[in-house]
Amino acid sequence: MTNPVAVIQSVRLDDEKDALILLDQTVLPNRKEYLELKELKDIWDAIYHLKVRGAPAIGIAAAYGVYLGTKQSVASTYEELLEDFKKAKEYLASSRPTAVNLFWALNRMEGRLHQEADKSVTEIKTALKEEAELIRAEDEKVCEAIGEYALSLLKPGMGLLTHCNAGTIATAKYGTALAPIYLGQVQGYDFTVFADETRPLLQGARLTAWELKEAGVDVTLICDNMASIVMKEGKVQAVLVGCDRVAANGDAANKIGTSGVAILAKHYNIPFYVCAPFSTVDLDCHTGADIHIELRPSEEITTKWYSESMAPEGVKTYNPAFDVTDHELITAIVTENGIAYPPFSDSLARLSKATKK
Ligand SMILES: CSC[C@@H](O)[C@@H](O)C(=O)COP(=O)(O)O
Repeated sequence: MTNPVAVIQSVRLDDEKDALILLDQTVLPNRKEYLELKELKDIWDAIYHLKVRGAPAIGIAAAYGVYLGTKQSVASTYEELLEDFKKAKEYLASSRPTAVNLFWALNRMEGRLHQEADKSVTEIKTALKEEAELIRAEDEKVCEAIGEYALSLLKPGMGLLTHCNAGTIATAKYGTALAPIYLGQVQGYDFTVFADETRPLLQGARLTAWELKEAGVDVTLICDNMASIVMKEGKVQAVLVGCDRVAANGDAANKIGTSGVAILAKHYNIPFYVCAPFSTVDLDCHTGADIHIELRPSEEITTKWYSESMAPEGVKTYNPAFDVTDHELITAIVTENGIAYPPFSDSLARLSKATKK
């Protein structure tokens, strides 16, 4: 058994080959294939088609992507290079709208570019590479810190439920919602974990159940509509989920279905924890109503997993990829800077000041 936390890097740069190396998350768990992407168009496609997915991993991929796009530029002045950088940045920013980490990472890369304005084009390119590597390395530390804080909320032997995949492959390492599970496993916490399959793209079944099983965690796969019964049967003592964007008031956008799980958790009096790095907190979004929810193609619901269509041809579909969990349903938001409790507008603002970068 190989522990994926120890060995898997879902996003990395191969600078010698001028390539972004991605673990293709669309073919897991049946195949472990790595993609070598050199063109911005291919990186955009990989983000859009969820070959790389999970808010922090998307941010890291975009940082490497905008570096590679700028590296290819033949610009000889800062101004020309900035123009090429901006084109690449704008293009990658159009790939997916909800996870703020994508925009956070691209803006951070632009900030570094501006800082290096008085340097040569070659030096600026090197600085962009450094910044992208830093974003990846920091995410690993951030996820470990989230894992430690979240673990302090849990007790050995607990039953946990998670939705979608906020694991090691969705980040640089450890994951967000799965980080305390991995850290707890090393310390003998013996958690039992229920993974919602997470329709329509099955991140829970294909990715979370796979990662946890590979790591030797006691994981049970359930369909999304079984969360209520396992809660009612007393099998779940805490819910842990990741997040794509947290608004200033604590409303949190995550994979479609998350808000339903939060409503169930409230009904059964089970704590509901959102685990997110500060790169996912968007204080410019006042409430969840300001968060842009991605709509995805019908085929993901009607045909994707079937040999023939499971819906009448031409039926209307509605396929929002995320929903917003109301802050009133959230027990705490666990960040790398500490645990935010309600009222979140105060606690998030206070903890955000501890962010170094
Ligand atoms: C640590 S990743 C947290 C979130 O990004 C995750 O829970 C999620 O909703 C991902 O959605 P996806 O559409 O698979 O990118």
